[in-house]
Amino acid sequence: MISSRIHNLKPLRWCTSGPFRVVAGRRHYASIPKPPRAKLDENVVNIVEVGPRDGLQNEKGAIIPVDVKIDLINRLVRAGITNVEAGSFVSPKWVPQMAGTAEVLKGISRLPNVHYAVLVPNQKGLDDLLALLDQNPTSPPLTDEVSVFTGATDAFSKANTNCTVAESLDRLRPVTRNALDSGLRVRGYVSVVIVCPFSGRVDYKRVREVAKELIDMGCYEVSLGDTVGQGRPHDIAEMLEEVKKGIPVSKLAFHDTYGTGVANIFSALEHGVRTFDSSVGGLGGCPYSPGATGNVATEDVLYALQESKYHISGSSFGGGTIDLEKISDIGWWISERLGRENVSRVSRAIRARRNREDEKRLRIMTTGFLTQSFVFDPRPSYPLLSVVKRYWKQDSPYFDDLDALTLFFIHGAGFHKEQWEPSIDDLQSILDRKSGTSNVKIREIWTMDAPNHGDAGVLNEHALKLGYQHICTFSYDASSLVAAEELARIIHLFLSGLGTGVDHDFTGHNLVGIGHSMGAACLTLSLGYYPKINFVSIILCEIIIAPGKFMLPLGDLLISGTESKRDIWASKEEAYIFFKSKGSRFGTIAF
Ligand SMILES: CC(C)(COP(=O)([O-])OP(=O)([O-])OC[C@H]1O[C@@H](n2cnc3c(N)ncnc32)[C@H](O)[C@@H]1OP(=O)([O-])[O-])[C@@H](O)C(=O)NCCC(=O)NCCSC(=O)C[C@@](C)(O)CC(=O)[O-]
Repeated sequence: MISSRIHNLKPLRWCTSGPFRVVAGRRHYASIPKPPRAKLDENVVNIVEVGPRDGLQNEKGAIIPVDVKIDLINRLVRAGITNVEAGSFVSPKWVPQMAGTAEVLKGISRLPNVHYAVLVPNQKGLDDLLALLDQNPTSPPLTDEVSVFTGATDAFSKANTNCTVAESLDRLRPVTRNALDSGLRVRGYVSVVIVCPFSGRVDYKRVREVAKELIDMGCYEVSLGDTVGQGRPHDIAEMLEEVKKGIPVSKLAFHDTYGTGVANIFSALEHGVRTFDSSVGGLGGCPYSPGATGNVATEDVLYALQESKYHISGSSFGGGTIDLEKISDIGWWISERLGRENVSRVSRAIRARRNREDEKRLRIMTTGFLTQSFVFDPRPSYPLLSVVKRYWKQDSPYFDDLDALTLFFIHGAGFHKEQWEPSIDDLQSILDRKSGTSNVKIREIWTMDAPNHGDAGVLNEHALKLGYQHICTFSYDASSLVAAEELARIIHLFLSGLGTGVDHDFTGHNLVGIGHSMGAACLTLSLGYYPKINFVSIILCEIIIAPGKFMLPLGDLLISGTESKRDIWASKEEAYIFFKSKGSRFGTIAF
């Protein structure tokens, strides 16, 4: 049975080193932990994310800035990736996109237990890396792993590294030895294991021999690359049957030119392979194989293995695995950043699903409001901008109706103007249901962002950092009043028709102000400024809005506190006396 033979495959061992020490004048950079002695879970699958190296090296056009590469790697690691190819120490004349790998290594936010591998094609590449490590003795080290590479055919090897396979192996032997002596772990690559773009079908015996050479040199594992992406599951099976006669197969890399990348991975899983190279968004290609698309997309691999007997290993950032949704976001981000197509089928499906969900959310606005957002600029009366949004119905019979109401909503601390959309929707649905029996007529609705919330927070980001950090927040001390005055001022300026950006005159509107929490306090305070805003009514909401989990410990207490508060008085005068007796400025201003 295939499975019993597969499970007899011996897992490859790392080349380990002891703690940091100096050997023959050269430092050991990595204090590489020994692999756990516990029995390996045969269903754990490892992903090596090769997008930042194998993916980006093939990008045509402008050189990708170092900070984009750093950002890409940091994002990937924060999605749970624990093995990432960070770059190459190659000649920029040969692979221009890999220029700046030293800066990339220095710039990434290195996390423990993550391997940031770099490719070295020759001794010069390794020397450059070792010099960098010498100059930057960090903990954890800038990297603890290098990759060396060759091909299964002379034609490919000559095109890629200007030498035959045998010559390249001769070149890599001392490189690998030196890297191991310096405490780095070394991984090997064999390219074109199925089809060579120059010499056609590949002899799998040759793949076995070359892979064995790399293992004998000291590589802890060898990645077998279907570089051209023409392999099919049965090709992979045949190749593996041959290769594993000589070495334990541990790792495979697939390109996805014919769309068989994921199927090939399943074929390899059947043969006991548990580590796969993949690339976010399917980044990559093969310069020597016209039409070859990139690596198999990480998203596609993650999706295919979800809910299977296999478990993808990842860091705590991905919840112990690799977070597919985050990887998909990164795939879109980098594809859009590079102006390239995102070739991950799964990412496209995820985007389509999200679009459907968004549409559904929008359709919840069944009440059919048109909306428009405006940047409200109150300068010079007030230094920060706000963003306001208008909701109206195209066919509303109430535009010129003097009895109709204009609702003005202002949100609480930590929210934004869109907080109100479900409430607006519910309100309109109720009115629609009561059509003919309700005398409530809505002319239009406005919502507003506090200057440090929502869209306005983005617009004011710079100014906020220069000294407005503490505005429009909620606290229980006197500073909350000062903070609230800020929002009160901008509400007042907007509704008074001051400032620019919104060509709308609220004079003659029957304004109803609705404020939640901090917004309720600010709305109340806005009544204290001149000229007076003539609200026909204000509605102050103190309801708690929070996710259920958060509500558990405090929810009942807060709700019962709110419910027990007095909110009805026989007259305005009585209410005024009540608030004055409590020393409440919020309350007294309202009257
Ligand atoms: C290997 C060489 C250098 C031989 O190329 P060569 O021309 O025979 O080498 P050379 O020793 O005569 O050097 C030529 C020039 O390059 C410089 N040089 C030499 N080495 C370096 C270095 N490390 N870093 C920086 N500079 C270097 C060297 O100093 C010299 O500079 P010059 O005197 O002309 O100013 C060349 O062929 C080369 O760099 N090839 C790049 C191959 C490469 O990176 N390919 C992509 C990675 S492999 C891959 O993607 C496949 C894989 C791994 O993903 C698996 C799969 O999917 O198939």
